Amino acid sequence: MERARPIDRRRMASWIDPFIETLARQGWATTTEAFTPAQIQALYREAQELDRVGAFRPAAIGHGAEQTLRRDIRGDRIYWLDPEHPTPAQEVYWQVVDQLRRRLNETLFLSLHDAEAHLAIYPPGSFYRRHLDQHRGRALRLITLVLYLNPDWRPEDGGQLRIYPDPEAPDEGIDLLPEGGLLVGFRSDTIPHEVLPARRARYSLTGWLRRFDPLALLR
Ligand SMILES: O=C(O)CCC(=O)C(=O)O
Ligand SMILES: [Fe+2]
Repeated sequence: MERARPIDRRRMASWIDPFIETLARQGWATTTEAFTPAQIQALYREAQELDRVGAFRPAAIGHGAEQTLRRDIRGDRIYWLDPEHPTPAQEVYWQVVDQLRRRLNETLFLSLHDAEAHLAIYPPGSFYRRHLDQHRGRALRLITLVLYLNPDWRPEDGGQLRIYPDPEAPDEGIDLLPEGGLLVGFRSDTIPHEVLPARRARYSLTGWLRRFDPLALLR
């Protein structure tokens, strides 16, 4: 019988280069190959459990002292992951994000330094109005990565991610269904996007690849 080979972590996953090529060409890309159904299910269960124990907080808009709660703009609740203390399911997530970060640096000559990520739950009726992910005057976030966790999402469940990738046609949106296992990547600085009202609790894990923050040296 053939023995199972150990996983070679250095081997580049086959989806990464096409994903990066598409991202570079059109500003956004999708793949369903980054995580297995079991890995998605583990993250989904973890989010449900963290929510059950009250770990999620209403998401604010803006940064630092300018943060405010605006349910008319953004209605999700979030839980920031601690990259220093990952659970096994989160460890897999960070490995994929880091592999992607390194490969983006190699192939596009970027200097992506680290990542931040939060789980998000959009309760029925909630949404996130059109916005850019880069905070004003603080251009650290370069690439947004949204990973969806719900099994069996249907078009009638709403909650589509609507991206506006064409600056020539700024109101022409492309809708992506937040089906478990889908990973969407887009430029944080140039791609406006919104989350349409969800009719079912909508689970996701959103990460941002960031440049080095020189202010971190002063802290
Ligand atoms: O969940 C999504 O589809 C996108 C969320 C988003 O735009 C954000 O958290 O900034
Ligand atoms: Fe966003």
